[in-house]
Formats: sequence, structure tokens, C-alpha cells
Amino acid sequence: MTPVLRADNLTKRYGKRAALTGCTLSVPRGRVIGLVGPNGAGKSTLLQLACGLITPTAGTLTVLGSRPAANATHLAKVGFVAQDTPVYASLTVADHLRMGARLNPSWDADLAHRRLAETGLDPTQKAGRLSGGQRAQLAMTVAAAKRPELLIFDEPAAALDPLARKGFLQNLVAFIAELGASAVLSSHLLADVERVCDYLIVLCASRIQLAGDVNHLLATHHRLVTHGGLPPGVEVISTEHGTAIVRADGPLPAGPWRVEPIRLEELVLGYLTRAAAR
Ligand SMILES: Nc1ncnc2c1ncn2[C@@H]1O[C@H](COP(=O)(O)OP(=O)(O)OP(=O)(O)O)[C@@H](O)[C@H]1O
Repeated sequence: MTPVLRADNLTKRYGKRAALTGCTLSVPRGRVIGLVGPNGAGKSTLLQLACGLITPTAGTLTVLGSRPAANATHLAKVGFVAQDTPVYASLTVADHLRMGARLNPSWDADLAHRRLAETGLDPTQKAGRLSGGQRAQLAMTVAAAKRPELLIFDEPAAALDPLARKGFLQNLVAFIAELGASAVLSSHLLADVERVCDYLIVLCASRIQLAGDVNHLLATHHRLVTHGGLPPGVEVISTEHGTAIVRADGPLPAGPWRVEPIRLEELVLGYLTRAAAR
């Protein structure tokens, strides 16, 4: 099956500043992909490239098998919610749905109205008067009612309080399943990524540090409490205070170390620590 995202040596520069450098990856369809990394890592740049808002300096990126925003049909397959969840302040919530219906041939009015009822948004309220969280809900409703094959969110839950965030992410996962779509979301909140994502991309300093299926990554990485020495053949990702994060494709032998399972947050921090030290 055509990957949802495929990058080959993808590079984006702004003048002398590298936002993405030599990124290569292939992400299968039907996944909820978490894109994580520190400020300035290149996350928004990758998402904007995927939406066709900007073009690569070198290399290629295909989205659902085509150049991003290649034509009207392809545009209809991708929904994008930008970092500040933009809405039209002077339009009401209902106006947003009417506009969505006019602009999108595949608009699903039932889904939009059902979703609106679920979120409790008042259709007569001006979007400029919504709270940050309500704006995010409206933006997600509009993006999802297009019935896209790929939903792209740049820090979707950043403005939400913890409880609203939990609800928003649960909704998001239910939506993706209902649409039979894929989603990519960038986030600084590793707990959110751990909760909803089944595929992970770690970006740091414009380069991909790690990408893969979350279960596979957790199965092939371990936390070792060492009492001197490490098992042969493992790749050491990071070490700190007698604890090492290592990658090993097979089972680890017994030795002067204790093997502990690793959490996604530790795994990401291990790779970010390694990248920062380079
Ligand atoms: N329009 C632009 N002009 C010049 N430099 C830019 C532009 N957009 C991004 N950059 C630079 O590219 C790099 C990557 O930025 P990007 O916004 O993709 O990072 P990010 O991972 O999304 O960061 P954050 O988590 O802070 O949102 C940064 O060094 C940034 O300063």
C-alpha cells in the first residue's frame, strides 16, 4: 500500500538556516503518528511541507502517493489544523460549517453536526468569542468533515486544559477510526503522544533521530541499570547515573545489569539527549 508520508533526503533551508536536513522516512497508512522534538526542531516545517504550503529545498516528499497539494482532488484528501487553530473571528460556528460545505465536495454534513452536538459548541456563537479549546474543537470538526484520508495537526491540544485535552484526544482517535484515516500530530506533550499515537517520529536539530511503530520501538529498546559493563552488541542511546537506554534487536543476556522496560517518554528523551550531545 502507498505510504501516507514518504520522504527521500528531504531538506528545507531558510537562507543559511536548516529547518530539515536529509530526512528519509516511509510511514504506513492508518496510523496516528506522533511528531515530537524540541523547539525549532523542524516539526512545523515538515507539516507545512506535507500540506504543500511550502516547497522543499532539496529531496522529495510524497503524501498519499502524490506531491503535496498536487491538485484539487489531492487537497480534498488532506485536512490541516495549524498551530494556532485559525478560525474566522466574525463568523459564527454554524457559518464555519456552511462555508466548509460550500468549499469541500466531500463534505459530510451529518458528521459535522453530530460532532458539533458532541462538543457542546453553540452554533450561533461568533468564533472570535470561543475559548482556545473550543476553537480547537471547531477547527477539528471542520477538518474532519472534509472526510480526509490524512489529518494533520500542528500541536492540536496545546491550548487545552488537561481534562479538555484528554477529551479532545479521545475524540481525535475515535474520529480517525471512524474516517478510516491517518493522522499526524506534532506535540511537546509526550504523555499525549503516548496516549494516542501508534507511530513515532522524533526530530531534533532538523534531522530525524528515530521513526517507527511505537510497539516495535518499545520492544527493541531497554533501560539497563548497570553495575559496570553493558551487554555486547547493543547500541547505546544514552547513559545517565548508572542507567543506560540501549537498542537491541534480540533478547539480552544475563550479566551485571538489570533490564527494565522503557517508557515512551524515556525513549524520546534518550534520543534527544544523544542528538543534543552531537
Ligand atoms: N519562515 C521562516 N523563515 C526563517 N526561518 C524559519 C521559518 N520557519 C521556520 N524557520 C526556522 O526553521 C527551524 C525549524 O522551525 P519549525 O517551526 O519547523 O520548528 P518546530 O519544531 O515546529 O518548533 P516549535 O516546537 O517551536 O514550534 C527553526 O530554526 C526556525 O527558526
